[in-house]
Amino acid sequence: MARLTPSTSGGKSKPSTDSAAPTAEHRPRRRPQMKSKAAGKKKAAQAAHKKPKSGGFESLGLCEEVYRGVRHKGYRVPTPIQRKAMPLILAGLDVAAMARTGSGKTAAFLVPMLQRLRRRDPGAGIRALILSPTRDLATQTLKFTHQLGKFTDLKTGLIVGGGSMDSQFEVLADNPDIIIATPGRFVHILDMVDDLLMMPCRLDAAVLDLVDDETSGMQAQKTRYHWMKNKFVKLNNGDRVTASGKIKTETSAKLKASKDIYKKWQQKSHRAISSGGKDGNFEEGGTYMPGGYQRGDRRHAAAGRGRRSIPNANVPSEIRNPQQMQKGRQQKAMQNMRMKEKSAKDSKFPNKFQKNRRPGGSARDGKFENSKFQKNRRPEGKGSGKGNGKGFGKAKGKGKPKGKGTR
Ligand SMILES: Nc1ncnc2c1ncn2[C@@H]1O[C@H](COP(=O)(O)OP(=O)(O)OP(=O)(O)O)[C@@H](O)[C@H]1O
Repeated sequence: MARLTPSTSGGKSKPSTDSAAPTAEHRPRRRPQMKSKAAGKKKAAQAAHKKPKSGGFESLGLCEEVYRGVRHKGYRVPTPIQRKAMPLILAGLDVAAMARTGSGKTAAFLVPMLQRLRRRDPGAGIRALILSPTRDLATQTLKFTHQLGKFTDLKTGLIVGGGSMDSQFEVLADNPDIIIATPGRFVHILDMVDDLLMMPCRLDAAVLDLVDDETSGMQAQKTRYHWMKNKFVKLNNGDRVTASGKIKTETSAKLKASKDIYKKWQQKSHRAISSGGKDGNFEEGGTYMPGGYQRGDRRHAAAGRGRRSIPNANVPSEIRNPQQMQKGRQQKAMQNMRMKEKSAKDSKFPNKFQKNRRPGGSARDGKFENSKFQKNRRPEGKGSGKGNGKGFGKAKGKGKPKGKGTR
């Protein structure tokens, strides 16, 4: 007879027979609560000692304020260009980062820049300068800087065309840590105020954002003014998209442009290319090689290996392309079939190689006595009637059998 028993798990009742009903002894015992607490503690301890995921924001060693800003912005995992560029900028190297639009280049230079500046230092003057090709972009970068630097006390000033000059002088007089500017207005202000160049200044980072933007006049400004008439920072990098990193003051910070790489980038704009500064070298795939390539590396690069940014670069082509793989298989199968047909034909009509065959055939020496070919073989001597019976019995006189066995 079926009866309802209260379920131990969900509180729902379910029908069960008398015999199947769990008694007190057979009911599974719940784990003691102490044990689960201990397990929880153990898990927490494990999590605390867990190694930060390599390639994540955690592994960059960001300070609390900057890391909180990154989390607050909603970034959990760095984009590829960020993963490549951030450690290099943090290490103080000059970097040219090239990646398609919307790939996160802004944060790629902002996060390490904020990390390097960290705290407000009004006595140090401008420590970071970001030049953007357009007003809109400058405003957008300012917004990002405020969001990512929300938990830092760094001060950022905006100097763009169209704004009141007086208010922009005030911005500069306030000694902001970061200046975001459009090149035209910035140079104009520098021209007007000579002693601005005498301001205390320990520029740690300079960013040319979207420096390849021909329409915005970014290149023209740069060529004309050489960035503050060589007094401040001289940059010579007409072929860059975004340059970031530590720029040494005065003329020592020449970032050499690599025309070849730029051409490559133009052709394959989806690829990220980053570089080191004057001591470094470009390598497709964004790997910085301090001091340039080693001999082996160059060979490696020439062979087309080690390009980590190229998807599936190290995967055999047939695996990459299943259609190609299938086609290859079909071709192979066809070839095998043709070979089989040919060999079957040849066994009927001995070809020129039969000339060298031993009289009596290989079957004579018993080697292939039981082979499948032997099954259909005619008894010796009952061949075409033309030969002496020592050759291939199946020749049947069709064609002209050659070889010793048929003579
Ligand atoms: N790590 C990340 N995780 C999630 N979103 C991100 C990350 N990095 C950037 N983003 C978002 O991706 C969008 C595009 O980023 P961003 O504007 O920096 O790209 P960009 O490469 O600088 O583009 P452009 O070349 O047009 O200036 C933004 O909304 C940004 O907040």
